[in-house]
Amino acid sequence: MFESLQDRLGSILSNLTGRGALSEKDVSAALREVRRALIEADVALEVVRGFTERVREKAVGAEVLRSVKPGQMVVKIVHDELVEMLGSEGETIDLNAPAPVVIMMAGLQGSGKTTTTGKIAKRLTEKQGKKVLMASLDTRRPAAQEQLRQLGEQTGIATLPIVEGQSPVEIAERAVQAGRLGGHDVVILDTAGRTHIDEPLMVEMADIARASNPHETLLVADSLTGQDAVNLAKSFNERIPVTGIVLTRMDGDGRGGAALSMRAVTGKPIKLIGTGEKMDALEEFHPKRIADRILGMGDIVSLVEKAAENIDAEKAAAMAKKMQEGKFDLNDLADQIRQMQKMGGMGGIMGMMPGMGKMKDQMAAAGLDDSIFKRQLAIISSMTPHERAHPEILKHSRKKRIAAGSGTNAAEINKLLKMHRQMADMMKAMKGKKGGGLMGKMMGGLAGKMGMPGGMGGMPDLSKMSPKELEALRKQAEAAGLGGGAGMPKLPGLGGPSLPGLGGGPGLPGLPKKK
Ligand SMILES: Nc1nc2c(ncn2[C@@H]2O[C@H](COP(=O)(O)OP(=O)(O)OP(=O)(O)O)[C@@H](O)[C@H]2O)c(=O)[nH]1
Repeated sequence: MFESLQDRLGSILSNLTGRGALSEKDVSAALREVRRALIEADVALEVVRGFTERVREKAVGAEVLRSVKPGQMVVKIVHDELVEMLGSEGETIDLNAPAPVVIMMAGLQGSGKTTTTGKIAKRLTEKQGKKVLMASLDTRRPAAQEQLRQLGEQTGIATLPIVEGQSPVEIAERAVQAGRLGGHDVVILDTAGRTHIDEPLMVEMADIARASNPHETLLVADSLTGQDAVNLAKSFNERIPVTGIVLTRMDGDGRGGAALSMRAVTGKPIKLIGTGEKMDALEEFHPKRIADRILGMGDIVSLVEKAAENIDAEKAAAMAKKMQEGKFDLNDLADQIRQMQKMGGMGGIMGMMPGMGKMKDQMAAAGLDDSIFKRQLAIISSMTPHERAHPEILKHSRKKRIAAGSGTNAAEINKLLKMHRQMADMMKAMKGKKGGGLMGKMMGGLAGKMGMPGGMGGMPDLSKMSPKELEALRKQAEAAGLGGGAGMPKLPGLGGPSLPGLGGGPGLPGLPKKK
């Protein structure tokens, strides 16, 4: 799988990495090739389009890290987008429900449903010590139930005794009951396949799902069928609550399009992949590993990651200097917010601070989550470079345009601008003051201790702050839209001033020096 894509992408991108400076034209030309390669690999057109667009956006806007060639940046961006497209790491069968947990298998005839049923049962038995019962609901093909019975014998896993004349729904109900009485942890229902999707099949699936209430409904799709597999998954997903996808025959020489588009088109995770006919040829799906394999440029990716870490540290120093000069525009604010996101958002940062766990819960309860950062970044990136550098020119009509561009509203934009103004004012006030009073304290090097790239400005020690300082911090948090919300206690000094600065790196604006 992926061999041809691997070759194509490899040569397109290594052409790029070989060069010195990289123009937008170079990037566009390379992306045209990437696009062609993905289409040839049978990746869904809509997915290809979105993919290359996102890569272009990031590549053109990316600041090239020193010590890294522009082309290497592009490799890293393509890699990250591939991972994103493939889905999140660690998706696997979820058994977190009262026993017996029902897993319903669905898919076309010959997709590998029965084989996969056996593989999953064996895996859950051997790796997780589960007691599993398998049942075939295929009443159309006489040999189907017998096939599963034999598979059970071969693997030593229990199968539901065959009773002639029962309907699929009756078998499903009997299986769940037998699972309960027999003390099974898991019951796997292998439903009947068809050569194609038709209405009776969908009705049958829905009926079985209603009768057995599956915790997982896994769609088995043959990865060799490429886009057909993806379309199939889409149709199934519209009718029955699919929770995950198993792609079989990943050991074959397919072009990989199904694997690459499945997540993006269906929104459902690929939970497992079949990699052979043998009963243990079943693997978890690791997006990062697959992306590494497709690109085959792991060394460049890690090189860029390293460089990005260094640059974070440099940025921190540059930001500190800017602050000391009293300069702080919306680009700087965006940097702050990104830094904050990198550190795991509010949750990540508060989790690191002793005693903040509770506040994290309270914030979650008040509906304050990291989406605020995404919206703030969307606002800033909908501005022109000139607007970012000179936010004071933002009047009604510009705000209207930005709101439309970022999917936000004028009130949110005003809030962001107010927050920025307060931060900038504070920096101006600090100008010239050596050490920056409180800021000096805040900038203490927690970064090193935590191994955070880019210097997470040390958090202020709340217990040593005067009431005035605490009040100032609280106001900042409020201005950032993070204080005083429903159910939010007026907690002193929610971390750094203005949440994007919450411990957020160098740009912690600091507070006026205590008199
Ligand atoms: N190479 C390879 N072969 C597979 C894989 N999964 C299943 N097969 C083979 O595909 C064939 C069909 O598999 P089945 O499990 O019988 O398919 P099914 O979907 O249950 O088919 P019906 O019972 O007819 O609906 C068998 O020969 C399997 O050995 C896989 O991941 N790789």
